[in-house]
Amino acid sequence: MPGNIFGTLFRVVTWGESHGPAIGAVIDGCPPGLPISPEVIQEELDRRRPGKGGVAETSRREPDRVEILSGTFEGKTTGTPISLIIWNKDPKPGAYDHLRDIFRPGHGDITYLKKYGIRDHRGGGRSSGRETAARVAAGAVAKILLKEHGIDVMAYTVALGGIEAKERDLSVCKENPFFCPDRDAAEKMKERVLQVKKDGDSLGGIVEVLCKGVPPGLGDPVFDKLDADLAKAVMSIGAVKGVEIGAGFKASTLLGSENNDPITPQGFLTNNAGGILAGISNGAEIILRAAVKPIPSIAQEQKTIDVEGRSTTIKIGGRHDISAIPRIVPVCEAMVRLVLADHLLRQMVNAQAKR
Ligand SMILES: Cc1cc2nc3c(=O)[nH]c(=O)nc-3n(C[C@H](O)[C@H](O)[C@H](O)COP(=O)(O)O)c2cc1C
Ligand SMILES: C=C(O[C@@H]1CC(C(=O)O)=C[C@@H](OP(=O)(O)O)[C@H]1O)C(=O)O
Repeated sequence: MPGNIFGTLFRVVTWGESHGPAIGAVIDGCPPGLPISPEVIQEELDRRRPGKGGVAETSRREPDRVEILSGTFEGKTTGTPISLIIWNKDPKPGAYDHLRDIFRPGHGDITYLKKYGIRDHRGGGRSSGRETAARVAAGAVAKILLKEHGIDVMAYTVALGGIEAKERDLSVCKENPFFCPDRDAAEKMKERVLQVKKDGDSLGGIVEVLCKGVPPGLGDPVFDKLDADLAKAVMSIGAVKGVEIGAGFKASTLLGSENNDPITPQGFLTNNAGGILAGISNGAEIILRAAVKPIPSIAQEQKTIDVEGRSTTIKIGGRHDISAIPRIVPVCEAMVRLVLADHLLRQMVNAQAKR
């Protein structure tokens, strides 16, 4: 059945449920000879893993230690499928017993059951944000490939709970709990999260992804347009409800004379296109933003129904994030890297065929 394989040449499958024994990813199509170790993958996973005590974050404590089961030899990729496993260490499925027959508003409970007729209700099962750990592990492998080609991808928080970052000082991201490039905004974000936490509610926000060193020529003019593939990849992350590239929605309000990026022998004078023109990278920085919805599992009373369709109410306790931000930041990076790795390999095949 379609829907589970991501990519065409750099292909990824993730597997596992939030409260099952483990989760993981299989990557097929990674070129041989790339330097790889559990430590480089771990670095990425540590940025996403839950239970580090962040203000907006779930108290579920997962070490998220990755093991490489295949596809490498003496510290290098072999060109064969790379299998990565992360054991679930702190699932506590009992916390979901009372939710077995009730649908949480905003989560995937109701649609999953309608589709499959069977549902692992524990922790959201396959629809859990936990699945994104496997994406981050796979994205770390793509990062190694992209690094060899001088491509660098970085994501950061530009809004949380309606508070917007005015600055883009990327050097301050690591100093604050939200990975935000604006110190003052980060302070306000913290206050907002603490207030909303007290109210038993949750928050959404916006993540920006900046890609440097992407050569011109990645993507296709129709269908597998680079912007289309990036949008799909980022939108495939749970809780992402919108993606814009470059000027994005604002482009609809601009005049053509304002929106066009003038071309000079030295390059483009502006970057409203966000690094992609007619589906193909133009050599400028690729800039993408993802709108993240508030976490659905909240402590306030909400109307819902049970599996028999009877009206009831629900108040959700347990260990939930107040916002998917900031843990979703490395996930956005990973998904963008997977798309760029795939299109880079496609362009390399294309270049060979042209000779
Ligand atoms: C990193 C991350 C952490 C999340 N944490 C939670 C959580 O603690 N509780 C919750 O109910 N949803 C959480 N979510 C959101 C759900 O996974 C998401 O609402 C669900 O997948 C449905 O999203 P959709 O409507 O965008 O497809 C998280 C999502 C991500 C990406
Ligand atoms: C486990 C992770 O996040 C989980 C994502 C999640 C959800 O519904 O998406 C709900 C919570 O699960 P639980 O109730 O089992 O603690 C989060 O902790 C993770 O990101 O690794």
